[in-house]
Amino acid sequence: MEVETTGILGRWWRQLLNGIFQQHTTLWAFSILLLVTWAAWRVIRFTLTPKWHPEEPPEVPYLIPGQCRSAIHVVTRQQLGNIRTPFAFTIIGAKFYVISDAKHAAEVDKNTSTLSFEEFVLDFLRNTGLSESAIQACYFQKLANGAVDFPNTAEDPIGLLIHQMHMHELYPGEKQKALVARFLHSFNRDLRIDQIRAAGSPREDRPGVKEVNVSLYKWCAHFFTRAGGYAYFGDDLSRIDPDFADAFYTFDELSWQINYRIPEPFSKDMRAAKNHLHRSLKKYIMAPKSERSEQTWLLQGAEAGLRAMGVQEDDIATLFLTMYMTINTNTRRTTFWMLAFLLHNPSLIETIRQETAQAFEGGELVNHEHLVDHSLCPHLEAVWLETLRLISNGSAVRCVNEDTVVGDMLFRKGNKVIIPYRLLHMNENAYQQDPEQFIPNRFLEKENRTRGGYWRPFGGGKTLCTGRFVAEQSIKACICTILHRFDLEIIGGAPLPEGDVGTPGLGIMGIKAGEDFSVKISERA
Ligand code: HEM
Repeated sequence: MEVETTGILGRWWRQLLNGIFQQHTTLWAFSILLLVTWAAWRVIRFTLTPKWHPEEPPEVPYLIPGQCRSAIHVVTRQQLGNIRTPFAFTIIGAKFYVISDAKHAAEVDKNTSTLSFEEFVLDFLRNTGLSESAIQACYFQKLANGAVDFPNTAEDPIGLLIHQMHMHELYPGEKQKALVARFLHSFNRDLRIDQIRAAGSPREDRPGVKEVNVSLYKWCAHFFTRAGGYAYFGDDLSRIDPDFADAFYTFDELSWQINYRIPEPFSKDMRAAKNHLHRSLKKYIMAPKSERSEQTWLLQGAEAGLRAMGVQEDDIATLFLTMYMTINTNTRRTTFWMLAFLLHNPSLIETIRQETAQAFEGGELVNHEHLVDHSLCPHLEAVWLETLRLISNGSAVRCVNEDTVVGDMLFRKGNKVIIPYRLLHMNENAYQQDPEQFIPNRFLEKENRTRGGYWRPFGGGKTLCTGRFVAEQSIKACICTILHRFDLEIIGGAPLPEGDVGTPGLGIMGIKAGEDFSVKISERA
């Protein structure tokens, strides 16, 4: 075969290719064979198989592992339109059925007999560093009733009991009130210009000048993580390690590397920060009880139960680190995004100040329940709902343990089901007007918080977020405290940051590198 090309470069190529193919006819034949095989495989797998098995979700071609969630979104929109039937894709040999309809998501939520999630929890804990003996003690061995200050007549393992205890603390009641009060105490303490100055870069350091510049994303991480830490550990943990909240930020931004098992040479920063946090938590756990009397009821009970099961301090520290992530990651990011959207829609700031004014006296929050009363603060509520809709990037995952029908499609045993929240949140039937845009009014017009099951930033079914009430109360409280105490101004006209849709996470997306922006904060007269 002769290869035809023109020009100097063309002649050079021609000589090279002719040389290769004349001398390597076998290579040429092999390349064609490979191409034909690949084309045949593609036609059989993605065109013929769906025709032969119409009862199973059609598989979409998907070749880029890694950027999984954004790819799901793009693939769906470009190749299938605004579809609602489940479809499938395969990554590294594992087949996933993707749910894009709220009705099917509700079916998955309800099905606890043939669909399960426990494997993913255990995988996450193993990847985070929990030892095999601790996994056994926490999830496969009975805990005697009476070992902790919580009824356990079924003798559930301590891992399950911690989940129930956490729910008991986070659901409405006296324990929840005490927890929320701690968040409020921490915000009240840290949201002062002098405290912010310590965390940001001072604009004017002259006495009497009450303003400071901060990088918004980092600042929100700083004060929110301190509040989450204080709510659970009191001041004891930050006394042991004053840098804990800031080390957590470094770790948390890279913590997706844990689940993707990124090898050590490429995840050194994450590992160093994780080791720092682990050492501090271990030191905390080993300190005498008298030096850590401020911990919550949950942490006391969890530690007592874990020790009763012989779980070692290293593993208790790992478990406490996962709790710290659960409390802080999604909340600090949501706080940032809510403020960022408000700063880019300044008319809403005044509206929210007005409807929340009764909850404040001279910049002090005196009635935080006012803020979560949706009828008194409809705009605050609409901004909360719309922000979460736009920034949610998590997915629910389940294993198919037996052949299962969802909708009218057959999900085969051994595969996995995934419900990417973003896919539901961008559904054009549920959110007709520009689903990609920030339009909080869409939630004012229709009195239906979940939009027929399409709004689910907190997941659903058995893994529905148990912290959603505390999250709403604490985030609305800190946002409104900021708005009542300070005026905020974007420095240099920075645009709304781009969300990091491609980096996998467990809930709320972060921002792309270099997208943080500076804000001038000044005390209101
Ligand atoms: C805006 C803030 C938050 C968001 C968006 C959020 C979202 C989520 C999501 C998506 C899940 C997993 C659902 C699934 O796998 O289907 C989850 C689970 C959980 N969240 Fe949250 N969360 C937030 C705040 C919090 C807070 C503040 C706490 C505790 C103080 C908390 C405690 C939990 C717990 C304990 C679980 C595990 C539930 C389980 O699998 O048993 N969350 N959250």
